Amino acid sequence: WSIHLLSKHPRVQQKLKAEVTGGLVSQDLSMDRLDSFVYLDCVIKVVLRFSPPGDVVLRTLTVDGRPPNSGAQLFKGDQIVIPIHTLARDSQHWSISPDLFDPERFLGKDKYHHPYAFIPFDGGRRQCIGQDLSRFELKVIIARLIQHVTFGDGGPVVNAGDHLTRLTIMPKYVGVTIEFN
Ligand code: HEM
Repeated sequence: WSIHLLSKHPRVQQKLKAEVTGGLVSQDLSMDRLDSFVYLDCVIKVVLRFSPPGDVVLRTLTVDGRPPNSGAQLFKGDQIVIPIHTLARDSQHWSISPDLFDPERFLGKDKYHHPYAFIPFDGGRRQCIGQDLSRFELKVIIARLIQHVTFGDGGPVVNAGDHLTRLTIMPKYVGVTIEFN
């Protein structure tokens, strides 16, 4: 998803490249240097907001209850769908249009977004146990890739995006050009 979305947003990719190369000859990826990649953190967030690999999670109620301010009565045994993707794209939870792929939102107007508007790893007790590892892996992999290559949009047909629903939500059509630099 990162490769597809960066190929569609060259401004973001160039800004990210400037951060991860930093005009330095050294391509060192020490922990300190990785920590300094604030824009990359925002890019990872916007990719996970746009295309969360898990689009919904389910919960089964263990007691009857009424969600606050909803008027709905729920019963023990009911299954609840938590719509991760829909929450991340619902304009009532975001200051800037949620359809914009803009990493900067996480440093600016949407820095203090509603905590449950953006839950790619779910929330609460059963949230993803691998989330720190995943964020770290994404950071290393994307930084390394963008230090060395530029992804270009392969065109509206081969790089159409769309998605396949499997165990996770996968990109369907990804076709990019790769320029080594
Ligand atoms: C981008 C990568 C990942 C995403 C988006 C993701 C997302 C999620 C989500 C949404 C859940 C909650 C499922 C639920 O509430 O029913 C979950 C649970 C879980 N994830 Fe991940 N995950 C990722 C990577 C990983 C990795 C790398 C590991 C292991 C190293 C991992 C291990 C787990 C485990 C064990 C649970 C179950 C936790 C529990 O039920 O207590 N995940 N993940």
